[in-house]
Amino acid sequence: MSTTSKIIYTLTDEAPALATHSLLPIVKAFTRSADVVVETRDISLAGRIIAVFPERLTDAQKASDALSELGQLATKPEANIIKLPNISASIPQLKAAIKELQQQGYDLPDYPEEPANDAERDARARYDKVKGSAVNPVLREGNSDRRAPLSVKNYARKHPHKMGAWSADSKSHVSHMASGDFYGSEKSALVAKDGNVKIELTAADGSKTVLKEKFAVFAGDIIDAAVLSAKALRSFIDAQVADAREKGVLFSVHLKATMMKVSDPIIFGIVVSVFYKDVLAKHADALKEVGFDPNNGIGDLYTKIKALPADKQAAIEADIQAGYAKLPQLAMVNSDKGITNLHVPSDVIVDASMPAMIRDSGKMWGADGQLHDTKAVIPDRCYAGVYQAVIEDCKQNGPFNPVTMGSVPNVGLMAQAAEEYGSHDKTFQLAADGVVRVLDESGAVLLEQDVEAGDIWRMCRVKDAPVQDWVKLAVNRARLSNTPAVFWLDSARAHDSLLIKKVEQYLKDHDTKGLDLQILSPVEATKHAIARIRDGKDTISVTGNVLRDYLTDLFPIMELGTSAKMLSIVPLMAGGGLFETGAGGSAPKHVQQFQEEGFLRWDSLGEFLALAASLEHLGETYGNARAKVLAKTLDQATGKFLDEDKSPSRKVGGLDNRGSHYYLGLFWAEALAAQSEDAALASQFAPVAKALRDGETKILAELSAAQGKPVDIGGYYRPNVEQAGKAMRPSATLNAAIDSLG
Ligand SMILES: NC(=O)C1=CN([C@@H]2O[C@H](COP(=O)(O)OP(=O)(O)OC[C@H]3O[C@@H](n4cnc5c(N)ncnc54)[C@H](OP(=O)(O)O)[C@@H]3O)[C@@H](O)[C@H]2O)C=CC1
Ligand SMILES: O=C(O)CCC(=O)C(=O)O
Ligand SMILES: [Mg+2]
Repeated sequence: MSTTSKIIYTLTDEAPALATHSLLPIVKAFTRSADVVVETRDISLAGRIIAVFPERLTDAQKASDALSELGQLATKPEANIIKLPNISASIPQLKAAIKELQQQGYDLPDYPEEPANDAERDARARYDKVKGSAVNPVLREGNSDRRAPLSVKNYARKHPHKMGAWSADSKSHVSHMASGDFYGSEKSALVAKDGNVKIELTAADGSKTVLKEKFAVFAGDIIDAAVLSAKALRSFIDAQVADAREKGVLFSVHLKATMMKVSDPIIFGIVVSVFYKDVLAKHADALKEVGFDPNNGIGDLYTKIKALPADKQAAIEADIQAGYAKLPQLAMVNSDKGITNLHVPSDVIVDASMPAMIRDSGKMWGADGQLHDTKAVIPDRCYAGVYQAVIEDCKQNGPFNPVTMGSVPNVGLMAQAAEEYGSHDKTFQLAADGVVRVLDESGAVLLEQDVEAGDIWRMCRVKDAPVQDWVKLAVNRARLSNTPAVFWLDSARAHDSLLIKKVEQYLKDHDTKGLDLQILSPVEATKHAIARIRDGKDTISVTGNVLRDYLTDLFPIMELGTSAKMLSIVPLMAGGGLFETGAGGSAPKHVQQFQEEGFLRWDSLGEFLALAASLEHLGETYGNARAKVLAKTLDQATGKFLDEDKSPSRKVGGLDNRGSHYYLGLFWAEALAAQSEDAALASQFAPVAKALRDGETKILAELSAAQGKPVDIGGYYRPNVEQAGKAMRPSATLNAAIDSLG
């Protein structure tokens, strides 16, 4: 069998990983019959941790570094990877995963918070490789094409999700800094020739510190440097805390501590330290002694103070509670459990959290378990204005109507660690006042910035080839879908103005006759797109990497209720395909529900769409006719699945993820049995289709008998394969029908 008929299906974390236990056997059985091999690779958080400590583990425990392998594969034309969402771990998540693995017998070191010797520094460096958004940037060797397929859009029109009402006097709003942020300080340069740059801090006393010895750049790269002033951020947050209290709205902060794994935890830490400044000052010595780190959230305080004597612990907790009397109410992540917006840096992630707030009438949950108007703090100005523009529109015109609204698909510049999302290895918190310079090999200064101790300085880069590919993708999508496209670029930003020049240049490489293409600033582009969706019209957003991320949750959540229903394709620049599933995350809440009630509400529609696109790619690229038949019939099955509304419901008693997979399998088998392009396939699937159809009542009964009670899957970050497999495949009748495919 040729390697070209191979699909790599990734094993990830949380809800999508659980769903895989049920879906993958169906996928493997169906594709096996058509000469397509599906292999798996474990890129879960636990798997990635295990892969970096081989020398500490037994042979049975060792695992290869699947992520690096797939990163290599993504640069080759034969790549065909289905990538499910995975955890981008914050430090609290990383520590929890390490602890679980240790309990399972893996001899892993603790996460060294303050490495004191070489061994600890080495362990820390390995863990830091695993931390944050460590998977997506490695695999994304292409730009991003995310959209709602017509069948999905039609489904949403037929079954509109609930949208919270908006009132004109809503007090909800976005707050951002007016100066001292990345936006205000950005400088940008076009690299003239290949070489290396050095990043260096020259302190006020003249001493030099090399921040990064060597970073390879290439002719045509756009590089930027920007700095966020810690002092300015502190006084901004101080003012916002007071303002939220005065206006009587909840206080919340929305960051991307996962993908921006160096800068945003620091920003989060500053918010935590300003919000809780009184209690933190009063107990400074004790908190220092136990190693509380505000960058890990106030949740870290509650964990760390357990090491203190009971009376001291109680005194700190009492002071926190007493402090709330003078503070605004905090938005909650889980009001039942007392988890606030400031507990864990990765609990509230801006791409998903802001659309959820907008969908819920601009409100978030308060400690009282009720929805309230909210101040959403998004410190940096680069993209905050987009959300404020949406909020203003909703105040004026009410919520969006999923039945009539148009769509905003996205073409995103993402390849090769583009822009901010590739900046973490070039992001530093400065130890001293001075100047940070980016120097080329001749010592010439490419970029420079004044900084103060505590400031966050970062350098971003986008390469030229990805920009060309992105412009081409935008033109292709505009042409193929006959839809106007807007480049969301802000000529007031140094980076964007260089990018605008490239866009103007590379558009000339394409036939753009008759296409409606324009360039607008993010805020203007938001207003433009919104006015059109309210008229039922579609507009392609062509954006940089961050807006790609934000908009592919924002618009889908308005249009479809969730970004899980998106088609998310990454045409790899080397010719292969990366098929991401949905546009959202790994839905930790869903796992909790599964463990408590035996009900998994994860919707695998994103996986169905990705699989069809992946099979189609195999068919097209390698002339694999059977793969094409599989793709076409899977599309038909997905269409019927939507038509008959077989998506999982939210509560015990309804169809859950497992039941939805049964229907997908049934409809797919029926479509294969009914097609006439490949008679052998049709006759192979006819008995399976019959068994699945005849067994409907029995299968549904077996599936529903498994609901409504707690489930033990033997682990959260590394569930036991047998236990999870059993829990996710509780219908013997369904299993027998699938397994009959051999
Ligand atoms: N591509 C990737 O690998 C991504 C990974 N992440 C990671 O995911 C984790 C959680 O991130 P978070 O920002 O909370 O985002 P999530 O998308 O995981 O969660 C937000 C909510 O989206 C809904 N949701 C998402 N996917 C589905 C689905 N397939 N079926 C049904 N509902 C769905 C659920 O909403 P409801 O409660 O309304 O049902 C869920 O509670 C983090 O560890 C983060 O790093 C995040 C984004 C992308
Ligand atoms: O990699 C991550 O942490 C999240 C990715 C993400 O949110 C996206 O690409 O939409
Ligand atoms: Mg996202």
